[in-house]
Amino acid sequence: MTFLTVRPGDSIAPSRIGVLLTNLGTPDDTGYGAVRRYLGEFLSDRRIIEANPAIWQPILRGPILTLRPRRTGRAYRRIWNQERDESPLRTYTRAQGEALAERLAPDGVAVEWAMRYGTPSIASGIAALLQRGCEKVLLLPLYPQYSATTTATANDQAFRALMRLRNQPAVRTVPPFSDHPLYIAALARSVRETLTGLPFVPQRIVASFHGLPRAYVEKGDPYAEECTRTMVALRQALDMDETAMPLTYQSRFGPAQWLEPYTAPLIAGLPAQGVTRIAVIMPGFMADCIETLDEIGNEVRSEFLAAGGTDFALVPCLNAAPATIDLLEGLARQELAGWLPAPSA
Ligand SMILES: C=CC1=C(C)c2cc3[nH]c(cc4nc(cc5[nH]c(cc1n2)c(C)c5CCC(=O)O)C(CCC(=O)O)=C4C)c(C)c3C=C
Ligand SMILES: [Fe+2]
Ligand SMILES: [Fe+2]
Repeated sequence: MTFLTVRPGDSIAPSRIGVLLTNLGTPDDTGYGAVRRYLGEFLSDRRIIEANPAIWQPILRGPILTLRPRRTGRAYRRIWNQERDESPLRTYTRAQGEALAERLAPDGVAVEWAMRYGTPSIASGIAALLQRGCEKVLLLPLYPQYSATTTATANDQAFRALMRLRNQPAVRTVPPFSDHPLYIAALARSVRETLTGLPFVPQRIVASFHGLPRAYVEKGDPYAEECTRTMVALRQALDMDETAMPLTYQSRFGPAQWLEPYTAPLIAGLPAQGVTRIAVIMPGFMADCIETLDEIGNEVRSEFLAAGGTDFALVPCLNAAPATIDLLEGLARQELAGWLPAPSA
């Protein structure tokens, strides 16, 4: 094994604590090549696609990576942050990292952010923390609901980078926060703020989470339970029931059965039941991205309006709102207990 030469405390900075925010990832541009590279890395992760690589890789390298990058590239172009020339997911993850860094700077805590697929890589985030003198590192995957396909693979990637260090920092990981009071408070606030600004009163607030193959849940992935936990707490915070705020799953990929009910058909079926005014919240996404802005904000919206819906609103993801940074700071401080001095009473 070749070891990286970077070591904790390698710089002039004294021993420090570091926090690494990790999110999913995104292509570097919307062109065919960049999207193909990104999807190739993403869909080669065996936490994402569990099928035998001898069977999966020819399918991936054949039809999928030939056809899908064009369609996905078009979707990225519709939502691209032109000002920064990057995807919204990267813009918001950076904003979350910078805002959290400001909150933790008085305690001498360094913050970096990174992506599981694409750039900036998790290895580069860890290297940056080590160069800043961090001897203790907290990994904070930006997924409120645990899944092996998200939280675990982000942490795996960090540990892969740590495997290459002779002198490793001490490491902690943040547990899922699907019903953490600060998370539920941030979601409830975003719903209330959105509703206040709307020219109509929605008859339903449909909650849409990224889906997962049903087989993964049957094999023990706790993701579906985590989503339910979020919804129970959020409905309670907003005094709504399951009819007023149903739980649905979006972003199905491939022919297998995924978690149900599926978001798109449920929403397209609402006008036939007399429900023509809706808002959609996507609580599992900490930042707006192609799945929220395009799949829900464009595709599902058009289907709803074509089916007879009249009013459709998106509740923005938590992004870098002050309540979101309160949540990230709260999570970090909670998990840094014993590393950071206890707050004086
Ligand atoms: C088998 C495939 C997939 C699994 C399992 C999966 C799980 C999963 N993903 C997210 C969050 C995001 N996924 C995003 C994009 C995306 N996801 C898949 C496939 C699976 N996801 C694909 C092919 C894509 C790319 C877009 C496309 O081609 O349709 C994103 C957006 C990234 C961005 O830059 O905007 C997020 C976020 C979760 C939370 C999850 C498991 C619960
Ligand atoms: Fe996904
Ligand atoms: Fe999608």
